[in-house]
Amino acid sequence: MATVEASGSDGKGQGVETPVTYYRLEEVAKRNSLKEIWLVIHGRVYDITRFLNEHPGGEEVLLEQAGADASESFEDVGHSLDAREMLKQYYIGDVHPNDLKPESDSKTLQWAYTLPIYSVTQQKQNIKYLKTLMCTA
Ligand code: HEM
Repeated sequence: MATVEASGSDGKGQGVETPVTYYRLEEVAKRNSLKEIWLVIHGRVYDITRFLNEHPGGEEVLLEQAGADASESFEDVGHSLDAREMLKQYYIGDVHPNDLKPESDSKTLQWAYTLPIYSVTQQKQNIKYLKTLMCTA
């Protein structure tokens, strides 16, 4: 795990900068049990341990994705905006840049436009991420 002051500040003190914690996928993969369950959705890491019993779609589907990248299954279900908003309660950090895989399907692009805004830094990262997708789509 690595915590860094997220870049994006121009040094003029604008915006609220939040440190981002980066997790390697191998760390995420270890959190795959009822005791502790993490998921990756679109490059972000979520600790959904306390959400397991509350998930309207049941805990089984979450357990199937435990410790892994659940972006595709999350999108396949067509989760509502409310569900996307809920994600931020469980957000703990980002996937380490070295472990990021490019996502270029149209579902991801649709999703990217509905991203909740966590912070100014996150917003800048979203824009950067969108630009990457635009170039690889
Ligand atoms: C932390 C991540 C997740 C959150 C916050 C979340 C939240 C929700 C919410 C709020 C609903 C109710 C319907 C809606 O508002 O869209 C729902 C339904 C559902 N979710 Fe998730 N979900 C998550 C991850 C997943 C994953 C990874 C799967 C994998 C397959 C999944 C499968 C389902 C299914 C099957 C339903 C029921 C859909 C239906 O009955 O129409 N969810 N989820």
